Amino acid sequence: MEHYIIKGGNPLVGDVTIGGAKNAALGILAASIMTDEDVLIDNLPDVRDINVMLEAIQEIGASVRRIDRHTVKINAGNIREVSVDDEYIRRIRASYYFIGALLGKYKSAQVPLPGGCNIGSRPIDQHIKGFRALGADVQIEGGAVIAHAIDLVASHIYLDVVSVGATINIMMAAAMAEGQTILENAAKEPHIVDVANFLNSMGANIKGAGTDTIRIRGVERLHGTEYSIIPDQIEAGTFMCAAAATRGDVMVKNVIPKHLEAISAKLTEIGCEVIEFDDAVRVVGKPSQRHTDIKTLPYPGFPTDMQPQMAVTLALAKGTSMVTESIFENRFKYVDELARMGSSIKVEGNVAVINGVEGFTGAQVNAPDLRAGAALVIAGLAAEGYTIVDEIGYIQRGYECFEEKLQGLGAMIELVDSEREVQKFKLRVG
Ligand SMILES: CC(=O)N[C@H]1[C@@H](OP(=O)(O)OP(=O)(O)OC[C@H]2O[C@@H](n3ccc(=O)[nH]c3=O)[C@H](O)[C@@H]2O)O[C@H](CO)[C@@H](O)[C@@H]1O
Ligand SMILES: C=C(OP(=O)(O)O)C(=O)O
Repeated sequence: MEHYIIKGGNPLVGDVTIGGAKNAALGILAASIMTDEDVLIDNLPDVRDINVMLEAIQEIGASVRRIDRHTVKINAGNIREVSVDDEYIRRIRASYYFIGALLGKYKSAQVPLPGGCNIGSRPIDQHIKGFRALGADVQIEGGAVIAHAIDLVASHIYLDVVSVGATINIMMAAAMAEGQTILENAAKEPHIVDVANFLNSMGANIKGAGTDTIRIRGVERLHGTEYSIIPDQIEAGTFMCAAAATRGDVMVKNVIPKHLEAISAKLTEIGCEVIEFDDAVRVVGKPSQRHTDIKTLPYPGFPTDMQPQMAVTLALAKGTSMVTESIFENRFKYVDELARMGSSIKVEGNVAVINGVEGFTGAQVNAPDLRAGAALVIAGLAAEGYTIVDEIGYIQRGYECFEEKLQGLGAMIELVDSEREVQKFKLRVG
């Protein structure tokens, strides 16, 4: 089990380069099995969830060749089965993208249900509604989604809730259905546009991704492609908050500033300086940062994946901030951990009332999930003294070389790979 040991209290300063977007890559990897030809994917983040998806693609018979750390060549011409399952794939939410991809290409799929996860339940009723509207028979049996169709036929589908997963999944299945599907009340996240662009580069005919109405004219076959994944909006936002919380000065490079607008706007509101360049954003933290309110919403609203990192930043700002989580019911698990470091936060239902404090003091804390874990690292970097973050496997699901990138900004953070190392460290510092 790995842990981070952090000596906090110094501002982060310097440049950091952002990698490819995990949440776009997960959809794109699933979609890559929809052609028999070679697909070359570049700017793929080297993180745990992506590696689980790549292993699952290999398991069903596709070939996966790593060209370098961030580039893979996939050929799914020899897929043996339309059933995806292993103990790892069951643990990641994005496994459900195989339903849309396999159903679109092979008109048949069997994939384990993603089930609940640490941040809340992950229902897929809207995905199923979409597949059924396209003519598939979909059943849940033995914890798996089993979908079959003789032919997929285009449909007019209205999503009852704005869902990123359902939008991507329906887009994939409809890309190979007969006729034009109209998907209304679609989600508009940058990763949806990226998956649509990827499918279009394979010969799909998808228009309107990034708006709430997507038109998908089905095609008979998709061909090979070469594609580079967009930069990760959430990794970028995490470093922006780390700069703000430590009162640092960080140039976050290789980003699409438009995707960061909600985050930049909130950091500006609390008094940070945020300067946008063509493909970079510089965040300069200020001693006098103040409160603001946040409500997580589908894009272009404030992203739920940035809620914990921003909450930590607000917990170190003057005044009272209200943070409303409207997407996932269980995304405040870091609050009890942060209390050990001296924060003052009260959770009532889906609202966290944050009373800003002057500073945190280091403590041993447990990462309860991916973004909450990243938020606790930010807290440790801003705190006086030493912080130990346990369960960092969650953080590694979505951040590549997190500690190395932070070290590049002057952070004193070290990864240790056993409880014994943690005990040794504790004895050393007393
Ligand atoms: C809208 C939103 O912010 N989506 C986030 C969500 O995507 P993800 O695709 O996981 O979740 P959805 O966008 O599908 O879910 C949005 C909301 O709709 C509900 N829902 C979803 C599908 C369904 O069939 N039925 C249903 O009721 C969910 O419970 C949730 O409250 O988590 C990802 C990882 O944290 C983020 O990158 C996405 O930005
Ligand atoms: C929770 C996240 O990922 P996933 O939806 O894949 O679990 C995330 O990216 O913040």
